[in-house]
Amino acid sequence: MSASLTVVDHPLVRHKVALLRDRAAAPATFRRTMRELGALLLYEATRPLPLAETDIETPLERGRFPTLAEVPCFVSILRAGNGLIDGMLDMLPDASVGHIGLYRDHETLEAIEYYFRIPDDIARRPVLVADPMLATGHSAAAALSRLKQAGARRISFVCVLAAPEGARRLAETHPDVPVIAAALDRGLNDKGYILPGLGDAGDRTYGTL
Ligand SMILES: O=P(O)(O)OC[C@H]1O[C@H](OP(=O)(O)OP(=O)(O)O)[C@H](O)[C@@H]1O
Ligand SMILES: O=c1cc[nH]c(=O)[nH]1
Ligand SMILES: [Mg+2]
Repeated sequence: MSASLTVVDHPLVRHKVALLRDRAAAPATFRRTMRELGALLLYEATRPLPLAETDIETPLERGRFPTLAEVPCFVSILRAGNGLIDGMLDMLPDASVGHIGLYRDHETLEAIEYYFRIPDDIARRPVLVADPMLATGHSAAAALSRLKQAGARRISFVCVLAAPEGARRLAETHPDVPVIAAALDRGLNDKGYILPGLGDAGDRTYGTL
């Protein structure tokens, strides 16, 4: 697998992923857990970000303390990416957010784009792309190509479940993009669903099953 794939091996993350997998989880539980995972995965995804010393006055004295040197830009792959972005925004509410609308053609499994709106200054910011599911990798690879065309340079990809097929595709097509996943699953079924997986993340988030 790609050297740039990080599978977050933390008991709390593993616990939350197991809750998402449960077919009995209602959309409200699913959304809340996805949001929590957005915050937990952001913790790992922001590890390489540079810090800058900032003047801060505590109640007792002045000092210089490290804060993030740049506020990142988040990019949601619609629809399901929004579930993770909510938790990422809980942690970094000043981040700007771009949206890329993509859905999978159910026959070819190719990604079809229907929306693209990103902040103008994307080239100057670290970019964190969020989509809970990395299955064949077509959607993620297409989103990353579009963002690079638009000038994005320092990009990471955050997902909940990665299939080996998707992780391989990203390592081949975008070897410069680190991938942070909460779990690496076994593979894909003949319809391109991740196994053991959690089902269709967009449908489970928004109750459109
Ligand atoms: O790696 P891939 O094989 O491309 O599959 C992953 C994509 O499939 C899901 O989106 P979907 O197409 O179901 O759209 P939705 O979020 O609107 O339901 C998921 O959220 C990813 O975007
Ligand atoms: O298992 C999968 C694969 C792609 N998209 C999903 O939402 N789930
Ligand atoms: Mg879907």
